[in-house]
Parts: sequence; structure tokens; C-alpha cells
Amino acid sequence: MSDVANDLLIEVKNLEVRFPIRLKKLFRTELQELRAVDGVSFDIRRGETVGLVGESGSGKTTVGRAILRAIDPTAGEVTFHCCDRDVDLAELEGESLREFRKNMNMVFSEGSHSLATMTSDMLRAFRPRMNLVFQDPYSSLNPRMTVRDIIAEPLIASGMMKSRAKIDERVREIAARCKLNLEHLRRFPHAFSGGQRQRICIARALVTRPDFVVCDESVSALDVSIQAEIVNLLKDLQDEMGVAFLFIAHDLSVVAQMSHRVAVMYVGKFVEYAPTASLFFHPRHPYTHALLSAVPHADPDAAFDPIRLVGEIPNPLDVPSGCRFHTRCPFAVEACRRETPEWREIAADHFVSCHRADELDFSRPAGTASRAETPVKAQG
Ligand SMILES: Nc1ncnc2c1ncn2[C@@H]1O[C@H](COP(=O)(O)OP(=O)(O)OP(=O)(O)O)[C@@H](O)[C@H]1O
Repeated sequence: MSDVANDLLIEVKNLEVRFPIRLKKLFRTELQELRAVDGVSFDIRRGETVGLVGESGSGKTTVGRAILRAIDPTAGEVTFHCCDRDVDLAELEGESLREFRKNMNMVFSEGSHSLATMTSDMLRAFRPRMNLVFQDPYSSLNPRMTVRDIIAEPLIASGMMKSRAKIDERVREIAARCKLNLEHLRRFPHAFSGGQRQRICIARALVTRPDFVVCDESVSALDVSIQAEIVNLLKDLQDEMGVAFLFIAHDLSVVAQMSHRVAVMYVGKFVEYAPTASLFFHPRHPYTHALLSAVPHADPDAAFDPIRLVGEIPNPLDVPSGCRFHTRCPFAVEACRRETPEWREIAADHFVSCHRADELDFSRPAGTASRAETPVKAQG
């Protein structure tokens, strides 16, 4: 890997997101806190894809949105290393935060400005660096706007470009890279298939040349063959532009193709984070092993003991003591019920939180192609 590959873009430290929940009891309403994200720490390097997997309700979307400040973190730090300054997104508030949310883009501090005190004009002057691609390409496009206007919107909203000619040039350029043609730009979203709509969403997300994009289940609603096209498109665009992705998905095989590193989340916490090959072929957490056991292996006779997940993911309002996975873990011992396992580096760049990670071996033979061995491409 090049130096650039190890260049940190985002550092997340002890991120917490709690939602206030009103529970109706017989004669009263009780206010409780739902810990959707409960102390997550990880980093994302420039130009890499980090896959984020876990069952529904584990907190994946909330992590992505908290990093983008689309929702407020309750605690923790999200540091965005940009230009030659580091910016703590948790500092954003007031007008700065409103501006940030309006554009759904990241802005930058320069010199010693606090983001909280920057005026909107100053904020607009900074290059937008973050964006989001949603799951549903049908509801995330305004049906009354042409494709040209949809793709141009982030450039205009951020004030990044003012001249119509320049905007049109940039829209045509990114549309061509996303394999949309000039004729498409004059049409409205209803004229397009799911795959083409997702290309429009990707063009809109990348038109400002962001450093970081969250793809939240962005290929899940598409047919398998179209999924492959979109995954290849995202990889090509990443190689060209050096953008980093947080790729949230249920489908582990798509995550393997797309990601350089993968994080596994369970009831608000990361349980494992490792380079894709390490995670897929040498998982150290029983939950990761269980998720992978559900994926058909290239060699059906390959020798490893699959385990099946039984029961439901626990309610985040009633989190199990100790290791949160112990209620469903076939390997749980007394310590798992009592003590929270520490988050530790068990091998190079391979993090896990399991009391028994040193004794359990879930290795399986390498079989399926993954992006694991592909280094993050250096950007010139
Ligand atoms: N705005 C909100 N208010 C209250 N609870 C919320 C809110 N958003 C999410 N939650 C809860 O937080 C937990 C994590 O939700 P989140 O959507 O982040 O999970 P997820 O892993 O992305 O799930 P999925 O794969 O189904 O999208 C869930 O229990 C969810 O019900």
C-alpha cells in the first residue's frame, strides 16, 4: 500500500447516538434513551471503502448519518482530516450546522476559525466534501426536476460554481462518467429504470468531487446484475477520484467485492473491524462467523463449522449485560455474561471485542474473490 493509502481521512472516537423514546405505560408515559450507537471508534482512510454490516437495527445507518452530521451525535468525536487542518464535526452548531445540513456536504475550517463562528458566506466558500447515496433511487429523486438540475443542485446549493456554462460542463462530465448520456440530462426521473436512477444519484453525490460518501444500502433494491454494474461503477469512480466510501449493506458478498476493510456491528457496537480478507477468511468474532455462515461458500465441501443465528437481535432499550451477543452465542461462558469485552487489536489492523477470540478459530479456506488484496489506489 502507498503512503496515500494510509492517509487518514476520518477518525471516529467513542461515537454515541441516543434517541429519546416515549414509552406508554398504563397510567403514564416514560422517557427512555435508546442507544442506537454506543461507543464506536474506527477510522477511514483516503480513497478506501469501509463496508459496514450487521442485522437490521444494529445502528449502521445511524453511524453513517452521525458522521455526516445529518443527526446529532450525543457524544464522541468525528474528526475530518482535510486540507492541512483537522476539523471536529462535533463543533458544528447553529448557522454552521444548518448550512452544512442544507448542502449535506462537509465544509472546512481554514486558519483558526471555529466552524461554529463562521458565517454562511464563509462556509459556502469551502468546497463541499461529503455526501450520501440513499437506498431507494425512486424516492430520493425529485420527480419535478430534470436530471440535469438534480445533478447540478449540490454545485448550486453550495455555491461552488456560479457560471451556468461551468455547471453544465461539470454535470456533463460526471454524467458521462456515470454512463448517462446527454439525452438523459433533459429527462425527468420517472423515465429511468432503478439502475439508471441510482447512476443519477451517484452522479449527484459525486458532482462536487467529495472526499467521502456514505452509500446506505445503495445497491440493495436493485437486481443482482444491476448491482454488479453499480458496484463496478463505484469502484471505477473511486479509482479515478480517490473518494472514500462508507458502504452500508446487508449482502456480504457485495460488501466483499466493494470493501477494503469491513466493520461488523451488533446492537450499537462494533464487534469486529478488519481488512476484508482477514474478516472473511479469518473471522475472530462468533457473530461475524454466524453472518458469514449464512453466505454460500464457493466450495460447499470446505471444512469449517457454520453456526446459525437463532433468535432476534436484542432490543436496544434492553441491552444484555456483558457481551451483548452472549444471549445468542453458542460459545458464551460466564465471563461473557458479566463483563463487557474490550475492543482490542488481535492481529495487524484486525480489531475485535470477544473474550474468547484467542481460543476460537473460525478460519475458512479462501474461495470467493474479494477486494481484500486490492490496495487503495494512490491519488496524484
Ligand atoms: N430517529 C430515531 N428515533 C428513535 N429511534 C431510532 C431513530 N433512528 C433509528 N432508531 C433506532 O436505532 C436503532 C438503530 O437503527 P439504524 O437504522 O441505525 O439501524 P440499521 O442497522 O441501519 O438498520 P437497517 O439495516 O434496518 O437500516 C434501531 O433500534 C432503530 O429503531
